[in-house]
Amino acid sequence: MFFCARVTTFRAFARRLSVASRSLATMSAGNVDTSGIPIVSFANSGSLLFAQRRETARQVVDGFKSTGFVYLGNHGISEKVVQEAFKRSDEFFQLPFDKKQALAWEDPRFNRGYVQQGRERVANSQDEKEIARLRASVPDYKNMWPHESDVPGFRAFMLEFFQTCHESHVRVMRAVALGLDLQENFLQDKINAQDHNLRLMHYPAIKSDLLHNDGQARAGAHTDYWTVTLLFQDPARDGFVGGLQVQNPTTKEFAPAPPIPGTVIINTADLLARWSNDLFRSTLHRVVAPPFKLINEGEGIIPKRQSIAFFCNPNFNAEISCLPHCFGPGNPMKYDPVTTEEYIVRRLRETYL
Ligand SMILES: O=C(O)CCC(=O)C(=O)O
Ligand SMILES: [Fe+2]
Repeated sequence: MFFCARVTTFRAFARRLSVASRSLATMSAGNVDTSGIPIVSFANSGSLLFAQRRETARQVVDGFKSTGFVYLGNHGISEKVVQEAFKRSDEFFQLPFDKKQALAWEDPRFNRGYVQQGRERVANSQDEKEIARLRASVPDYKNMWPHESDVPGFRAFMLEFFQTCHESHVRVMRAVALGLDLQENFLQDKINAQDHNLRLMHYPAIKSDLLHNDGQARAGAHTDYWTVTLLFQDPARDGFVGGLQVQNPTTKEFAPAPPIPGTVIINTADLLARWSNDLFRSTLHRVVAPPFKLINEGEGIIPKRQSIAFFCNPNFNAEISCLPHCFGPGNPMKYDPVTTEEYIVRRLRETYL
């Protein structure tokens, strides 16, 4: 489990502990401008009709190729469950600092725990081989959970939520395979170990002038490291919306990707881009102040924000080498094979102090 307080996060390293076009029954973009990010309904992703599954898969793959982002509706995780996840996440972040700090993120081998504000994005110098050696010598990964009495039901709920997100991710990866004209289960044996991270994020309320100063962002521009991220954003409430912005690959400008009820944002990350020989984009995104007119200007305070990200990894021991149909004459393989673990540990090592 991974908690982050940029953000404060808690990452549940729950490693086993842990279309039909736009006819969307349970979601609506209304007047929301999605800045070119396609909205895809997953309603037909499990259809008995191959043609329907393939059409859905193509829409997902088109989104990953063009913007690296899609809003996915009918994704199989109920709104009630998502709301409960936000509520329980909030309960965790209400805990006194020392209870959270007792769960502090320790090292990239485990990649879970509480990350207090300011700790992220600072390089350190741990040795990669040493990390791999230590990891191999630790048979069972240490689990980090708050005391049951501090947040009753938190652990059981998050474990179940993790499982639900894993299952949605499997459906997305089936669509990826099918959208590349591969067998739907082509990736199955590389994505079934549940080596993912569930990350709960809490962006504290902040004085608006601080967040509007140049260079100040709630989360600086970055790409994600793994295959895909499932991102749930705090829905608009109390005159406050989102703050997530996604870079337009053509103009390079950042544009808002506001929450749309009933959808989850799915974005392609670096390892899937690499796996696909850069057919899929891993797009820069960041979190900034929400649109100013929506803030309580009287008090000059930007309210807190929550988000929940499910970072999906292939199995840690899986070899990631260029997928079929992603290379060919005139399009050579760009990257050497790498295991998920080598790749992810290296990236995380560069991220945290
Ligand atoms: O909080 C958000 O909406 C985005 C967070 C994010 O991009 C990340 O944690 O990688
Ligand atoms: Fe991200």
